[in-house]
Amino acid sequence: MSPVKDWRPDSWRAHPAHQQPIYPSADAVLDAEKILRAQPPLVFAQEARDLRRQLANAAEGRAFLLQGGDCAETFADFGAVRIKDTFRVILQMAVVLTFAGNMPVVKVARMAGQFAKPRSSAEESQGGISLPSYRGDIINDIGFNAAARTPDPARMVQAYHQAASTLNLLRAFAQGGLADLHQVHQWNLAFLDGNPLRGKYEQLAARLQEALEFMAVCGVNSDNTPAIRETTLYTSHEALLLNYEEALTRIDSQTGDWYDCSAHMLWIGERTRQLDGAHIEYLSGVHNPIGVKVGPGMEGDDLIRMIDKLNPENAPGRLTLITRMGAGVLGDKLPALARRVQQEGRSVLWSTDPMHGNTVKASSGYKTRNFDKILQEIREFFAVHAAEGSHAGGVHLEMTGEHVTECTGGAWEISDADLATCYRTQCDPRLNADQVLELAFCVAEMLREGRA
Ligand SMILES: O=C[C@H](O)[C@H](O)COP(=O)(O)O
Ligand SMILES: C=C(OP(=O)(O)O)C(=O)O
Repeated sequence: MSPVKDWRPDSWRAHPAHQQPIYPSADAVLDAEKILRAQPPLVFAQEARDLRRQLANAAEGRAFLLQGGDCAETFADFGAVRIKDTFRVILQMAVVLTFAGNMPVVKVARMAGQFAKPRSSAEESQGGISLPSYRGDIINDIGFNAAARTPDPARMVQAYHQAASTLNLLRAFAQGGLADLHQVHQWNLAFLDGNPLRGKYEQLAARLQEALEFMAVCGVNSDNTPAIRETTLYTSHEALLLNYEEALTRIDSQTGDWYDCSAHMLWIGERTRQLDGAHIEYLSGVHNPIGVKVGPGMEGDDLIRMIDKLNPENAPGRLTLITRMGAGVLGDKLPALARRVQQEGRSVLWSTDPMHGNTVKASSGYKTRNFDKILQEIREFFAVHAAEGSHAGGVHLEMTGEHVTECTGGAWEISDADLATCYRTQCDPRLNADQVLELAFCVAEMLREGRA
């Protein structure tokens, strides 16, 4: 990718920037940015290039992208157990998908930086009082009082340190034995009790066990084969808070190119993808692989213009389009977009976020999403790409390794009334450990059918 003319890490400042906090003190913002600029990068540019190469394979149907993690990381819920649980379930899902799809799965976590949230409304009202909405711990606090909701730029520095510690642990888990295939496939199959698909799931688990035993007999084991013992888990988050992203933008000494060193992959949200907006401007100049959310309002001409702005050289692996339209809507809207992108010869990786178009308010008052709707949107995504001859290349999930009750349905049939049992998210509902593993088995079936 050649340098974008006139682009600088701060050139976004001349463009309209949506969903940004209004900080009370400009000096405090400058102080926080100065501290961040002096910190080491969180990722290395070569890693981002490696990820781009792997995403290029996924765009061409030779790999599958699994991207998932928290809706929003928080300062209060920061801890090794949480990180480990989510790491483990991502790996378990990846094993299921790799085995069924017979292709590499590129693992990208929504972790180590997923702190900022765009909101539908700038204000929240409770009991006749209106305050600024909670926008994620990197910006303000969820407590409903004026002090908590006032954006504080020092939070960017705290988020950076939490991201650094999270990434450090993820790297240790990935290289230090926790990713060993022999461990990973000891998944918790409790969710299968009473599940009509139980037979299929057990078959897959048994075949994987056999494959590992066969390899062991042939002398291929964790001691002599790093691919069995280790893995690579990349990081990603929504590049929403541009002060933070700009302060972590660095020139790569090997290539002279700019990289956003806050994560390997960054994406632009549905609410901030205006063509002349600050977020598109910022991400057009960094060389990381990037994603853009594509909602039901996207038109073909706008999509092509956006692709050309973000990936003018049409390089495979640079751009992932993450559709998030809703079950029943995606099946109608996606065919025209997929066809248009193909006709125009643009190289993109198509991934599906089946979460954000399926959010509803439960009768109990909680924001939730239903497992069957999530699954339906994924099925529609696979069906459209099969019909159009393009590749259904990935899934993007809000999920956790914890046993929360935030999304309804799944094998345990979580109901509206159950949501209160363990509803911990600070923004949107996540699939829990059982639900995502069950979902992985369903997606594995779709991959296997595609292969057949
Ligand atoms: O995660 C995405 C958005 O931040 C979230 O869906 C917005 O939620 P809201 O509609 O409650 O603001
Ligand atoms: C805000 C998000 O999604 P979207 O931009 O698709 O609403 C998100 O993925 O956290």
